Amino acid sequence: MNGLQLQEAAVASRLAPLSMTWQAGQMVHVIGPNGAGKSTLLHSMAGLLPLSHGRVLWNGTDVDGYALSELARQRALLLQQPPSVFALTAADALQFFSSHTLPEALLDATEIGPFLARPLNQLSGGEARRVHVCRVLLSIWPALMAGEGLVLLDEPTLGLDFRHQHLLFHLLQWLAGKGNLVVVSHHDLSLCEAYADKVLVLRDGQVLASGEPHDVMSAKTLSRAFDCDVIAHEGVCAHRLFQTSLEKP
Ligand SMILES: Nc1ncnc2c1ncn2[C@@H]1O[C@H](COP(=O)(O)OP(=O)(O)OP(=O)(O)O)[C@@H](O)[C@H]1O
Repeated sequence: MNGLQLQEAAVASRLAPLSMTWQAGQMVHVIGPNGAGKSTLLHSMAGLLPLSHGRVLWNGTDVDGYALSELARQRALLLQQPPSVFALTAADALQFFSSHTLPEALLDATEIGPFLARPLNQLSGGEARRVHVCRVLLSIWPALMAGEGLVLLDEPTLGLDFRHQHLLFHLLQWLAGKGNLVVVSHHDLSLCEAYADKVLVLRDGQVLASGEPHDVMSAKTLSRAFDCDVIAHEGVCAHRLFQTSLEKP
């Protein structure tokens, strides 16, 4: 099977045994309150955090059975706290981590062109975040264009304004349409409704709900997940993109 399979995958005291299958070619959104286990799950799927129990399989093979160089070719991981890259310019930071040429689609979606020549540590939080998102996607770009990539992004929208959230998620949707599997954690329910193929809701290291957005995104489930009174109502200030240069998936 092409995709990711979790078989009773657990991380002691942080993530209860979790079984799930996600086919390649879709975008999965992982949501849940602080401390729910979203980062733990993404790190485990990346092979960065050892499981205490169970298995994570990527295209039928245990993630920890892959050569690191092979994983590096196929798997992109954005950490919630990206590595410090001192005073490198944004352009040099991209080259520091990848030898691939920056493609138009990535440049258009992140709009980092205007500050490529500036030191990364002098950019705003959202600008720097866009460079880091670009960096991790660039690192596996050939695999993404071949539809062989596994994209794991932990809160890529941190600090991003509406426009850049939409540009990013539109790009991720396009990449999923090419056959890649995209798993992304965040805290914005409207992004789930607009872009998710599947939604996983975690709470206290356990799965609260999982499946299609229209099944999972109920006020009842979300109220339980976040201990808040979630109310679905019309007339909220929804936001979407005017246009994008990316072709439709
Ligand atoms: N390095 C660590 N060692 C031990 N426990 C940890 C470690 N990192 C996180 N935890 C704990 O594991 C649980 C899950 O944390 P995790 O970072 O996966 O949550 P999260 O859903 O990503 O939260 P957030 O929305 O705040 O980013 C939390 O209880 C957290 O305190």
